[in-house]
Amino acid sequence: MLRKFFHHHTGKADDKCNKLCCTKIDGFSVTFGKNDVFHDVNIHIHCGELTALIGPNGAGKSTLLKAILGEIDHQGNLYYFDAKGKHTGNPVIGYVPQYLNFDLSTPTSVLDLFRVSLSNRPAWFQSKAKERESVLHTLKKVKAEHLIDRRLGALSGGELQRVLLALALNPLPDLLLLDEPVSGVDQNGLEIFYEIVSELRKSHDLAIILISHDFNLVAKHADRVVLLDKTVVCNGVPKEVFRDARTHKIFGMLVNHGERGE
Ligand SMILES: Nc1ncnc2c1ncn2[C@@H]1O[C@H](COP(=O)(O)OP(=O)(O)OP(=O)(O)O)[C@@H](O)[C@H]1O
Repeated sequence: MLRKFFHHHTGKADDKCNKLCCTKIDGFSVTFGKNDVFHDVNIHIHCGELTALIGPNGAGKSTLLKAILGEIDHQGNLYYFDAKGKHTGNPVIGYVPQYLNFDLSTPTSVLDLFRVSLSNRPAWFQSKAKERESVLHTLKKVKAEHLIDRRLGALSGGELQRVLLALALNPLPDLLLLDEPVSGVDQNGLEIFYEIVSELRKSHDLAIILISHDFNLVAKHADRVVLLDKTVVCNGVPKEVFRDARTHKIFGMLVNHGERGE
């Protein structure tokens, strides 16, 4: 079957990605039994760009991230093109889930969490002091060095999210998938999270997909917005998507330059 890919920058049919590196989500579909969650999803994700994924409840946003991760059965392919535009196989993917279930009374600290997650890496055979230094270095990227000895259960929702983000940066991924927490993080925590993510995109030239529910923060920080509802309904820069009649129809209210009028 011949399928045309539409590059979301130019709208032109385009098989390659024109920026330095790119992940192509190609013809993704997921069904659960008879439930068609989404079909024929085609998106190009470029490095150095923050792509916000929006859509109504149950639109399949989290499911799409899990399909990209290869955690659930799906149709379609994932292609990664390196800086030279060559197909280099699967991208290294970092993932921050919407929430983490754990026993709040656990004595596990942030440092312990890093130790457990990274212990199977050969490069991790190093002195305790060096290990601590490496973890601090990663935590610094998310402004969380001060949390290194904190118990996981004593972290606020926003702090935990930043620690998980730091874990997802180790090793530095080609594609970073973030599922914005819908509860447990206050507005201030959410703003800090977006600022850090936005900064990381520039400093590490990261390709990021962020599931977002806060349209103001999307309008402020995202480079691209993809509106998902059974398939990709709308794809463009934030202003375009928030002005689009299809966006207004789906959310059934005023969405103006990122103002969510629910
Ligand atoms: N494991 C599963 N088995 C069956 N159905 C599922 C499963 N996971 C998700 N679904 C269904 O798939 C649809 C999409 O769910 P998903 O969580 O991806 O939506 P979402 O866009 O992330 O929603 P929200 O914004 O509410 O988090 C929903 O109808 C959901 O009930």
